[in-house]
Amino acid sequence: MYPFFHWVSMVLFERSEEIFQDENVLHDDYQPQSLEERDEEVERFTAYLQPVINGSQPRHIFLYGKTGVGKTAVTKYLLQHLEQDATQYDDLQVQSVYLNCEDLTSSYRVAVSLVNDLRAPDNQISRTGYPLNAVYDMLWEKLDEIGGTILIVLDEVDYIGDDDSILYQLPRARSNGKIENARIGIIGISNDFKFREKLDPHVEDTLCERELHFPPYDAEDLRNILQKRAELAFDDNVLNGDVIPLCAAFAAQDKGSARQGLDLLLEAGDLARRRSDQQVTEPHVREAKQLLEKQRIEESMKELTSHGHLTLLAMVSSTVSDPSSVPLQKRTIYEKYCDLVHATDRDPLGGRAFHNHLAELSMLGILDRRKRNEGRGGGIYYEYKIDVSMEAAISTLEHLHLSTELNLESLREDAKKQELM
Ligand SMILES: Nc1ncnc2c1ncn2[C@@H]1O[C@H](COP(=O)(O)OP(=O)(O)OP(=O)(O)O)[C@@H](O)[C@H]1O
Repeated sequence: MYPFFHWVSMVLFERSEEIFQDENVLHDDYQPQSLEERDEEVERFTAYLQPVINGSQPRHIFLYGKTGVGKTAVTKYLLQHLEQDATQYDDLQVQSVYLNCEDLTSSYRVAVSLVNDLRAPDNQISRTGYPLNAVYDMLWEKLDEIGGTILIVLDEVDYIGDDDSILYQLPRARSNGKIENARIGIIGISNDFKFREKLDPHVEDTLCERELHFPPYDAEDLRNILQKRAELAFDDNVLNGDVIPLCAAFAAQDKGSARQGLDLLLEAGDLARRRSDQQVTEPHVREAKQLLEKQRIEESMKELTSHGHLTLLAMVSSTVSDPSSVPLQKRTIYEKYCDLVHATDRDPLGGRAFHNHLAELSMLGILDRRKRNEGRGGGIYYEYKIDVSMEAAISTLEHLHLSTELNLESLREDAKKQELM
């Protein structure tokens, strides 16, 4: 044991100054001062918000598009400007409130959060114990007390689920006589394309009064977005010329998400820093991609049962034993799965339940599933292939308890021999 004075004099943490000038700029919660490649969306969104500046009833706006395509960033950017620009008119009072509904899976929880956000920091109410109508009354009272124009952003609004009365109540609060002094505008944001179809037609009519679709970014868009951030995030001359185009290309190939590109850039820089390298280079990006992919699969695999894990293992084993047979049909994967299940002293699931596991792995983006239609004779069937790197799939399986029951080391060796990793 070290004496105490030795222990305290040991330096464990020191500020590292290499590579990053300010890595926070690459974090998800950083609000960029300028937005690249979204001129058209910004222009339309600005037009939809114009009634606010004119002192009229705000439009209710619905934004949709896949994850990481700038819906939240553009909304926050425009609302910041709107609130600022409104201050030049004495007869205008504009306030916005932002709520992410990910943990707010009912109208009740959304209403409580709104009351608390609007009242903050005082008079907070507890999350349980009030009748819904009482919470709505508190909400109307507070909105009227604030008055003026209040824009309510409900991000990830689809999480509210079926219990969506608040989406009906809020836009109608003024016309139903619940409030007099305030004008409410709702900005709903979602990446669930089916959400709209599930809404009650009355809710859909008002909530989606104006709509804005955000398409995925292509590689060139992403290069520009990443370049702007990198100038603030990294020290001069630290990024090798290939790094941004490669991060942009990887993100564009996958989902076209700026978040994915930024995460890759951050992870690549972090790898270079941890190794005390002077520059961030292409190999750092490739390794960062594998690390992030592995983390993503590990996260999703945690939710699955051991049969889900064995289904992925069956997919990996079948691919490694005969790469030329990929994409694989359910029958081939199922046979391998049954062998593995017996080897681990379990009972195999029936065909239908097994099919559900394949569907779940496809939904998580771990497998790629394609429908084939062979006409009258062949019928319709699915084909599967692994949609993540072999390295990420095998190392995820190695981290699960399966690795002690089955010999995954030889699987890794065989995958290398087949040049799959
Ligand atoms: N056009 C852009 N210019 C600069 N940064 C951008 C742009 N689009 C997205 N970003 C950045 O990418 C990240 C993800 O963007 P954002 O959170 O706005 O995506 P989103 O569409 O709301 O995704 P989700 O639905 O998953 O919340 C953020 O760090 C954001 O600042």
